[in-house]
Amino acid sequence: MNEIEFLGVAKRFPTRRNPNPANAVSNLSLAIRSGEVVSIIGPSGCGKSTLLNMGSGLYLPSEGEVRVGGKKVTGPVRQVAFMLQKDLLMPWRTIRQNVELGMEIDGVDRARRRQTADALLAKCHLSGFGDHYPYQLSGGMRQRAALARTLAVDPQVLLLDEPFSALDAQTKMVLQQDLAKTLYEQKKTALFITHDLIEAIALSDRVLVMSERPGTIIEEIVVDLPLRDNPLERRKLPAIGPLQGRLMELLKVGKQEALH
Ligand SMILES: Nc1ncnc2c1ncn2[C@@H]1O[C@H](COP(=O)(O)OP(=O)(O)OP(=O)(O)O)[C@@H](O)[C@H]1O
Repeated sequence: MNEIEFLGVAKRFPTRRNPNPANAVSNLSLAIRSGEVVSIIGPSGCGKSTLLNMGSGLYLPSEGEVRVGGKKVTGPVRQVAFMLQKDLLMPWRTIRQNVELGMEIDGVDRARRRQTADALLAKCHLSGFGDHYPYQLSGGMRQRAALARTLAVDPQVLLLDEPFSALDAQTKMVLQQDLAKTLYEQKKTALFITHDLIEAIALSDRVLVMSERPGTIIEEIVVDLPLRDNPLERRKLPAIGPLQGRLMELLKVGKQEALH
């Protein structure tokens, strides 16, 4: 079953001064099956975040439609959760209270909220930090807490917009490992934006390449490699090199046209 679908989607941002602007995203179709992890890479400004915003229902497409679980998206979708580069933790709430936020909004009772939050904090290697405030944690730990908060509402689809790009290389690899294991074990569907080509290959079943604005998908690379639940080991496979080379070619890395 397709968990999330974009059908002939276009997006533009009209203003009063410019009611007919050019498309930011154009003629984009994409279907992600249940349990699949798909990465999107593309030049800056090609519309990747716009695409995720349409997936969550925060933006509605100007043309075409988005479906989640087979249903047309007409506004924010409960089964879809977002995780961004900024952790967006509320500084006045403890880590546990941050993780509980979505469940609180959903009316989950206090005892169950606490149980779920503590189990997720343990899973994200944050046991013992539930009563700390965000400022008391490192950047990597805050991103772990943000991941726990994203998972707490048990979403069907995770939309991840460069969630690790602000972290140092080693912290990033450890967090990728935790995320990959969780996605695999819980059979979550995920759409992942990154500028890091190896990250895309290490974490995904497919990597989609977008063109420059107006963004559309120009290539699909199937990552036909084992170990999707273990990116630390997948990174070591010799087949990673040629896949990265292919993505570099498609993105024209090092070519004059790619320099803005
Ligand atoms: N709310 C908005 N109003 C007007 N224009 C917007 C809005 N959101 C995005 N855009 C425009 O749409 C285009 C695509 O932006 P978007 O942020 O989706 O690109 P991106 O591929 O995620 O970029 P980056 O890789 O730099 O994060 C840009 O030209 C941007 O200015």
